[in-house]
Amino acid sequence: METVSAVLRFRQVGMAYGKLVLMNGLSFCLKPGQVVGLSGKSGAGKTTLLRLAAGLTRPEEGRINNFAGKTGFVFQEPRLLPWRTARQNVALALMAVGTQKTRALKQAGQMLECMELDGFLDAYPNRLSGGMQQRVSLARALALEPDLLLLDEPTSALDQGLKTRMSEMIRELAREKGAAVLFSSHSEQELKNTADWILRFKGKGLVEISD
Ligand SMILES: Nc1ncnc2c1ncn2[C@@H]1O[C@H](COP(=O)(O)OP(=O)(O)OP(=O)(O)O)[C@@H](O)[C@H]1O
Repeated sequence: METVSAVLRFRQVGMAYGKLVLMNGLSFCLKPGQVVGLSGKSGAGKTTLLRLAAGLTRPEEGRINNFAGKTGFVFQEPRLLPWRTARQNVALALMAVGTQKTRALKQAGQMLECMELDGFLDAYPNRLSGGMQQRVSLARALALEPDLLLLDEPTSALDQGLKTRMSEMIRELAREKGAAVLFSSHSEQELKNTADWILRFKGKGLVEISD
């Protein structure tokens, strides 16, 4: 029998779309509290890897084990419900996992305040900038305290100050709650500052693991 200390495990995973090979024989293991970055050109396969980890896409070859009790996914586009306020968007996610309404609304407010959205709790998404919507989407995922957090370019629309703050929050979640985090970014500085190690998409199916 195997002891499971991993949150996510890829074993010899292969994935291609027609002739476009994104990964080939990719194996890695993500443990609780680890933060791992995904780097590579646009179209290299970062989103595909996150979708595979979440079980939204099936691998063509190999095996993927997701041992997380709760997996959170922050998509590249915020995907907020337009007819709900920022606070309601976060609270609904909490209510979906059984939190009582008054408590969910309170927690949602606190989470949004952490994201420096104090003045916008009751704003609808169409009144929020792209960066603000991205932060609501992050707040929604973080509020659920996932064991595995999958983030697709979570800071792409944020200014430098907020990028640094988000990076700190991600590290905090990993350190204090033991969450494992997989995030993609086009910023080498952000990858180096935030990640314990990095999966680098080099093209033609090659994915290197580096510090
Ligand atoms: N369902 C699909 N069918 C066919 N091709 C796909 C599908 N999903 C993704 N692709 C292709 O796979 C490649 C990798 O896409 P992916 O979204 O994983 O890249 P990415 O590294 O996240 O890019 P970006 O940095 O621009 O977000 C792209 O060339 C894309 O066109």
